[in-house]
Amino acid sequence: MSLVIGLTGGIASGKSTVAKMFADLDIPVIDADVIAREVVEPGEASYKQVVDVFGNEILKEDGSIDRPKLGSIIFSNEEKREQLNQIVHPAVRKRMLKKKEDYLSQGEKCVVLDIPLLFEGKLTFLVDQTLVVFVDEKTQLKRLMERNQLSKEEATDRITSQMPLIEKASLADEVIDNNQSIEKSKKQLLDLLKKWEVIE
Ligand SMILES: CC(C)(COP(=O)(O)OP(=O)(O)OC[C@H]1O[C@@H](n2cnc3c(N)ncnc32)[C@H](O)[C@@H]1O)[C@@H](O)C(=O)NCCC(=O)NCCS
Ligand SMILES: Nc1ncnc2c1ncn2[C@@H]1O[C@H](COP(=O)(O)OP(=O)(O)OP(=O)(O)O)[C@@H](O)[C@H]1O
Repeated sequence: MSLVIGLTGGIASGKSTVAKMFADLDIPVIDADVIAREVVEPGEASYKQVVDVFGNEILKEDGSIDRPKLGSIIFSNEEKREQLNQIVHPAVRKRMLKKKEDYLSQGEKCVVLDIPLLFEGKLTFLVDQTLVVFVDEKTQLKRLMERNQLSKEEATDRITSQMPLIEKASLADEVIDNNQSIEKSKKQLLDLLKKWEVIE
């Protein structure tokens, strides 16, 4: 029996922090953000489509995509965001599915898919259990502004471009409350893994 866990949350809610805890336990993690970066590297099919839609002005001198620039366009404009999603998401989905199958066929008993837009992208069919990393709105805004050096307005744009975190928590099979210390979140994760019989 294998278990595929869909790890999600809001922007800066602590997904990567929890993903690292899984990795430290030698449980493989497939990160949608990393794959979303790979599929728009120069030479990839999605790269050309993104440039066709958004123009050369989103490129850096070396021809690669200027991510902060593209971010400033899509996080403040729903229509543009939808256009980018329609190009990038199918490519990400395909590559994640392949990686998941690879791990399972290598005999891994537990695999984590770290997908920020698991619910928005209707991707729950890829996983057996959904796990949301939750923080309250105030903590989310503070951590996002600090980590990405964003103004309150920029950070709010990014937060509101996703489904409200409280709604994700209500849809999830399990929730980790990451408002407190990292140690406390780790304890919640270990308890869950025991419940799922992934560890003893
Ligand atoms: C706009 C881009 C270029 C900005 O790149 P940047 O390196 O600054 O940010 P990064 O990719 O690390 O994303 C940071 C976080 O933003 C959030 N986010 C990213 N894209 C989106 C989106 N389309 N809608 C809502 N939230 C998003 C996620 O929580 C993600 O973890 C990039 O996020 C992107 O290509 N987005 C489209 C693909 C996508 O949806 N990725 C998310 C997972 S598949
Ligand atoms: N329990 C915690 N206490 C204090 N700081 C924390 C805690 N958990 C995470 N952080 C910090 O908050 C920020 C966001 O965490 P993290 O990068 O794990 O979020 P994320 O959900 O992966 O974000 P994104 O969606 O943008 O990829 C980071 O700077 C991280 O170090």
